[in-house]
Amino acid sequence: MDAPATARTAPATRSAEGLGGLTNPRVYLSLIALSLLLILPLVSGSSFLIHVAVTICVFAALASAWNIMGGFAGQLSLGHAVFYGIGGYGTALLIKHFGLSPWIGMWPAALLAALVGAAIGYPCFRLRGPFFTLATIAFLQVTRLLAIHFGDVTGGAAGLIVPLNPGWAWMIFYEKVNYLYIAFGLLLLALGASWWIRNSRLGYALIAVREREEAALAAGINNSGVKLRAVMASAGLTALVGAFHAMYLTFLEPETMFSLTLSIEVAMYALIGGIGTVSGPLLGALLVVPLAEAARGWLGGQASGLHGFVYGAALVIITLTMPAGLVGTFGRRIGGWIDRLPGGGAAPAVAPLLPPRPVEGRAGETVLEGRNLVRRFGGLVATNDVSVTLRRGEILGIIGPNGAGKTTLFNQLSGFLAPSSGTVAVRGPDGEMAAPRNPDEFARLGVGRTFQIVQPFGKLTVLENIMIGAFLRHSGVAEARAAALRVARQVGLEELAEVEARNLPIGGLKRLEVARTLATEPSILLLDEVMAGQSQADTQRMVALIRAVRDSGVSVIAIEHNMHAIMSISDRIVVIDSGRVIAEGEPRAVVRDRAVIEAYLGEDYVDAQGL
Ligand SMILES: Nc1ncnc2c1ncn2[C@@H]1O[C@H](COP(=O)(O)OP(=O)(O)OP(=O)(O)O)[C@@H](O)[C@H]1O
Repeated sequence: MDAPATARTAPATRSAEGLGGLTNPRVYLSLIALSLLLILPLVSGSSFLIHVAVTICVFAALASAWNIMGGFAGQLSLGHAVFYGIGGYGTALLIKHFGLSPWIGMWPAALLAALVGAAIGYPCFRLRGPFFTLATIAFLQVTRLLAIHFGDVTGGAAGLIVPLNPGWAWMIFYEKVNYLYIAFGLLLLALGASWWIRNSRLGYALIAVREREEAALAAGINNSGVKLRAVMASAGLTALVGAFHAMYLTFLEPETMFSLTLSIEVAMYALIGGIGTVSGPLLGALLVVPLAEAARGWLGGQASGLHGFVYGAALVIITLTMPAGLVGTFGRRIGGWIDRLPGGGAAPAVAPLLPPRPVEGRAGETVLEGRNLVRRFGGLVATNDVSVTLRRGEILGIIGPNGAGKTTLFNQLSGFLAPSSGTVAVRGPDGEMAAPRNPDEFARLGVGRTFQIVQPFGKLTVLENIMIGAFLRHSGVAEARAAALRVARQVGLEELAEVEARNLPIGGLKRLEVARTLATEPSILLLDEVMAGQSQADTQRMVALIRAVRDSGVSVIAIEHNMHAIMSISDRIVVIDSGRVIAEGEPRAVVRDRAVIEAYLGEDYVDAQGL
C-alpha cells in the first residue's frame, strides 16, 4: 500500500516554468543577451544601429504578441496589422483631438484593439486553417479601406502627422536613444506576457486546443473562451506596440498602418525563430531585421529591388532548411549546453502529491442517465431509442459488434454529440441532476471520457499531457503538476513523465488517455476500449486500476471487446446491436442470452467458455 498521498512528495522534474529564478543559466543568459540589444547601440552611439535596435525591438514585440494567437493558440492570422493600426491611429487621434498624452492614449487604443480582436475572432474561430487566415486578411483589407474612406477622421490616403511636441510627455524625441528605451520596455512587456501565458494554465489550455480540440474539450477546456482570451491579449499588445511605432515614425497612412506586408513580416519572424515558443519570435526578429536593414542600406542604392531579392532569398533558404524554426532546430541542443552551466538543470520546487477530490453521494443512486437516445446520421440510425442508467459506485460494461453504436452512445453521454431525440442527465457535485449541453460542461460536472482513437498532445511530455486534465480542478501550475504526478504514479507512467507523448507505444498511449481523464478527477468515468492494443500484463494492470478507481467512489462505464476483462470487472453489462439494447443484466446471465450469442459472441465463445 502507498503511504497517504499527502505525506509524499513529487519527484523533481524539469520543465519550462521551473526555471528557478536568476541563478538559472537559461534566465541569466537570456537577460544578458537581451541587455546587449540595449547596450551595444548605446555604446556605439551610431544612430543607424540605434534605429536597427528600435526596429528589432518593435518587430520582436509584434512577433511575440502575434505568437500568442498564431503560435500558442494556432490561429494563423495574417491580419494583425488591424490591431497595430488601431493602436497607432487611436493614440494619434487621441493626441490630436483630446490632447491626451500617448502614454495614456495607448491604453484605450489597446482596449479597443482587444475588443475588435474578440469581435473578429469569435465568428472566425469556426473557420479552419487557410479559411481562418483568409478571413483575417479580408478584415484587414476592409479596415484599410474604411481608414481611407473616413478621411475626415483619419486623414485618409494622404495620411496623418502625429502632433510633434518634443519631450517625454508626448513621446517625441530629438535623440533617438529615448525611443530605444521605450521600444526595449515594450519588448520586455511582450516577452514577459508571452512567457507568463505560455507557463500558465491558459498557455497549456491554448496548446491543448491547438493540438486536439476534442481532447481539450474532454478535459473541460472551453475552446472558444481560451482562444478569445489569447486573441484579446495578442491584439492589445500589438496595439501598444503600434501606438509607440506611430510616435516613432511620426506619420500614419492606411497603406503602412494597415499593411498586409507588415502582417506577413511579423508572422514570418515568429515562424523563422520558432512558432509557439517564447524566444522564437525574438530570435527571428534578431536574425532577419538586421539582414533586411543591411540589405536595404547596402544594396538599395545599387539596383532598385535588389535588396528585396536578397532579403527574400535569405528568407526562403531559412524556412526551407529549418521548417521548425531556429528554436525547433537548435533549441534542444543549445538548451542542453546551457543547462550544464553553473545553476543549470535546476529542478522546480518539490510539490506535495495532491490527493484526488473525494467523490461524495449515496451508494447506488443514479449518477448518469441517458433516456430514449436516438442519433441519426442521415438515413443511418446509430442509436435507436437507447436508455442506460449508471448507478454510483458500479462498473457498467457495454459490449456489442463493430458498428453497433457504442461509441455514438458514449459521445451522447459526454456531450460530444447532441442526440437527435432523447435526454442525458448527470448528477452534479451539488447532488442535483443537471442537463449539460457542451463537452466542457459535462467535464466540469464530473464526466471524464477517453477516446477510442487515442488523442495525446504529441509534443507535450507525458506529465504535461496529464496536467492538461489536472488543470480542470487546479488552477495553479504547481498544484496541477503535483496532481498529475499522483495520477502518473497511479497508472504506472511515472518513469515516463518527461518523455514526449508522441514517443510512447500504443499501450502507453492508452494509459496516458486514461491518466489525462483521471486527472480531471471525474465522478463518472467513460472508458472507450482502453484495453485494446495492450499486452496481457498491461490489461491486468488496467483491470486492477479500473477496480481501484471504482473503489475510490467513481462510477465507470467501459466499452470493451476484451470479453475476459469486461466480464471480470463489470457489475452489469448492456449489449447493443444495430443501435438497440438487446440485453442487459448481470454478466454471466448476459453471455448466456441467445440474442447476444447470435449477434455478438458466437457459438465458439459459448463452446470455449463451456456455457
Ligand atoms: N459522425 C458520423 N457520421 C456518420 N456515420 C457515423 C458517424 N459516427 C458513427 N457513424 C456510424 O454509426 C454507426 C455506429 O458507429 P459507432 O462508432 O458508434 O459503433 P461502435 O459500436 O462504437 O463500433 P466499434 O466497436 O467498431 O468502435 C456506424 O455505422 C458508423 O459508421
